[in-house]
Amino acid sequence: MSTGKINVQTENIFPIIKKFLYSDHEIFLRELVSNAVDATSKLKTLHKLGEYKEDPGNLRVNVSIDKDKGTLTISDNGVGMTEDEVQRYLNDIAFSGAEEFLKKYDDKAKDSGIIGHFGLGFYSAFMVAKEVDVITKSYTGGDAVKWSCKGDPEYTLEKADRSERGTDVVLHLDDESQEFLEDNRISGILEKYCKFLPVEIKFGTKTIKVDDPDGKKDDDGNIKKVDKEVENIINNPTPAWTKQPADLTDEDYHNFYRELYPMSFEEPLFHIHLNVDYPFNLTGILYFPKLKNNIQIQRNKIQLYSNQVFITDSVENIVPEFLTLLHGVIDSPDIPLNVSRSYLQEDGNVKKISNHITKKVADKLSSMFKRDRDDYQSKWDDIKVFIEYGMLTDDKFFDKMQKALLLKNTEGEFFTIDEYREKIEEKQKDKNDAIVHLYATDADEQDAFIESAKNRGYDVLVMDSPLTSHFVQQLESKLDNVKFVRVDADAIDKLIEKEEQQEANLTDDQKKTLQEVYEGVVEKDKFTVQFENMNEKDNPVVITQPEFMRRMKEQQQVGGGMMGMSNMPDMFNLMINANHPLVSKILTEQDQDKQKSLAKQSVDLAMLSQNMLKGKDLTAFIKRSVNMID
Ligand SMILES: Nc1ncnc2c1ncn2[C@@H]1O[C@H](COP(=O)(O)OP(=O)(O)OP(=O)(O)O)[C@@H](O)[C@H]1O
Repeated sequence: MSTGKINVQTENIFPIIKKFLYSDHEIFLRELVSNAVDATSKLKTLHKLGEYKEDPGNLRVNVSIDKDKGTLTISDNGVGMTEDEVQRYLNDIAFSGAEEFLKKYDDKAKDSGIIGHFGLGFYSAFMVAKEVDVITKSYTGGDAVKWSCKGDPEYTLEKADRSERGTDVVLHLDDESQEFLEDNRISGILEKYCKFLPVEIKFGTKTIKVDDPDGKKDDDGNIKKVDKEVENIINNPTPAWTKQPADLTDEDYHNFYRELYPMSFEEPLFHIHLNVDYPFNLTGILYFPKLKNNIQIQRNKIQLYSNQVFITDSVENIVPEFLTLLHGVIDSPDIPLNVSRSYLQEDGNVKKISNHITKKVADKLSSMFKRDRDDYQSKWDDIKVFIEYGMLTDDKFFDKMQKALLLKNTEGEFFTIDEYREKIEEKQKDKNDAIVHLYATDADEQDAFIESAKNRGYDVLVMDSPLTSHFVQQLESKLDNVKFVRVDADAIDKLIEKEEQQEANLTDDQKKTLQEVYEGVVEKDKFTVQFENMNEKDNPVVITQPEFMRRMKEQQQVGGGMMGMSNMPDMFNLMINANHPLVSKILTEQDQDKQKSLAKQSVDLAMLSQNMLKGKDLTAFIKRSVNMID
């Protein structure tokens, strides 16, 4: 037996390791299982290259618990290590790796910003073990050796009894880490980090139901099912994203979605298979969920893997924010894992990867649009929020998606931007040559306005996503001569301003009289009374909210827009239809009470059509209406 002292510069590195990443102790298992998987992968490669001539057998990793001894063991039948290699890898390289890592991050030890906390490697075992034994035998032959270390810089190295190639890493768990002797705890960690590792990981056994081997039948004549104890393989070594798209059916993709998110009931709409090996390595499958109008849904987060090892499910700094609405996996060994999150976005590879994914997503959507427009349209309501979000926040995505962006009108017809322009150009051009796109955010609530727009021969779009106010602003700034105006933003004649605007045909005195009457029945600081020459078939009074004011307020509510606008009181225009017979009647009514009551009634009707009449006002309105009928 030989003993030695690990080449330590920071004498007390072990206590630091123990404290390090306290909340994330469980990652030691990921590190050790990954090392074991690497060792088996190396053997597979050596065998392929002809450097290891024997049959490698069934390569796998075994995780086992011995409660009596208080140990957790990670075993593999991979390459193993010679005595020299143990010296080199465990005492020098692994140690210096751990040391370097800690030096770099000690001051931010608790900074969970370091993604996945990769790089601590083998020495993370000391976060949970008071002693670690490594019993290993190299594939090259020679004696097996046992290395032991009690969590201080001293170690022992001796010959060991092991005839099979491979390595056992035995952790003697310390008092605070007894939880790792529980099957459920270990299953949970393996499930989280090792679910898709490329080599079979065995953890104990499980009971399954199989046909009775003696062929015994039950009362119905069916072969009886009996319990059978089988090995419990916790992972799927060949998850869908590692396969070629040509080898996968739609059902395979659906099944993989289930595998990723067993608790999710929704089916994804479609998927994108990512597969790049130059200039960076990236594989993965992204799924489009049904978003409807909700951007705050419980997100099935995108999972990030590095060579099939789970790293994290918060990928905000790796992909543009709008892409985090998608589900699925990204696997790339080229994403640096031991840098702090704030540096990630600056990393050249991360930038390239993020651009690539954005491009792929846009390409997929565009090709769906081109290939089967009907199908694309049928999915539109479920994906539009995603597309709007992307087009709002990412210029490249905007440019790529512009041709595949759809606008839907109140008739349920879909148009591209160009098609729609062509449709409305003639009738909806204003005096400044801007093409005015009229839209409704709620077709039911704004029905009266939609109707009067239609009566003018105008077309109205339905734009009901939570991002609408931001999005129309973006379209106005990106497209030439395009204006968006909500149908209830102004009197119908003013929505699209034409040259031949007429003044209301009321004298100034008449206007003054009516203004006083109306100001007497509404809150003066909330409503501005205006007179319009509308059609006599239009309503006598119409309430509108200026486009600019409403948009700013809405933008504030979803974030962005002008500061302080959401605190502004709501301001409305009270448009009096100068041509309506009821208005003339009010003007000439001599009985003041009656005049007031008629004015109030006409305002309430306008409020009602805007869904603004609530509570006591609504009750009063109903009573007044009943009295009028009587
Ligand atoms: N189960 C094992 N079988 C064979 N060699 C191993 C095993 N575990 C560790 N080693 C050797 O010890 C070295 C150091 O391991 P360590 O986990 O500290 O670092 P790493 O795996 O190289 O990198 P990382 O920090 O990303 O984990 C490995 O590179 C490998 O050569």
